[in-house]
Amino acid sequence: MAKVFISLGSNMENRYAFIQEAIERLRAVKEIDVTDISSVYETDPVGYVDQPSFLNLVVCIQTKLEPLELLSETQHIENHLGRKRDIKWGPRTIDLDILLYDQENMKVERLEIPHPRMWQRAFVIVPLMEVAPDLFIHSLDLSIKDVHKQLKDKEGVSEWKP
Ligand SMILES: Nc1ncnc2c1ncn2[C@@H]1O[C@H](COP(=O)(O)OP(=O)(O)OP(=O)(O)O)[C@@H](O)[C@H]1O
Ligand SMILES: Nc1nc2c(c(=O)[nH]1)N=C(CO)CN2
Repeated sequence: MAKVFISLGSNMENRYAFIQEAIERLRAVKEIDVTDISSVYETDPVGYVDQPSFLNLVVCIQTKLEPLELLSETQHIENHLGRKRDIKWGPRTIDLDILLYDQENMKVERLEIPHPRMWQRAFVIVPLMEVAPDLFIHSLDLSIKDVHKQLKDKEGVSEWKP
């Protein structure tokens, strides 16, 4: 079984409903066990800024699926939930990005793991820190909690409550 971290984001229509539905569809895949779900964060758009704010979170799963098989499942969920790709980095009903797959390093046309932009994105790092604290800095004077708070306050990331 592989341990995988997936980032989810939505900034169209009922964002929270799309996120809930995407998680339920992940759960419905028999080779996927959703083991941890971060808080949901309201985040300022990054990259393409002329769009509504996002809801972002990160989930941890255990899976027997190989990376490309998992990508097919996540893209299946995106398509089912009406994902359009009219504008690069533009508005989306739902987006699922595979961040980490065990200690896998791969780059093929359809898939690069670790996700190439994950470490630049507070909307990824802050929720990821919740579900994978051991991934982060091991020799900080600050506690992970302090780093987490600093990141949230600084990077247009605020905790969102349904
Ligand atoms: N780690 C990954 N997770 C998900 N898709 C990936 C990954 N690496 C490469 N891809 C490829 O990226 C393509 C574009 O994905 P998408 O349109 O969701 O990009 P995006 O989420 O808007 O932008 P970004 O990749 O910067 O988050 C997909 O068709 C997929 O094949
Ligand atoms: N806040 C935020 N900004 C983004 C996001 C996202 O999920 N959240 N996704 C992008 C492309 O994947 C580009 N910009």
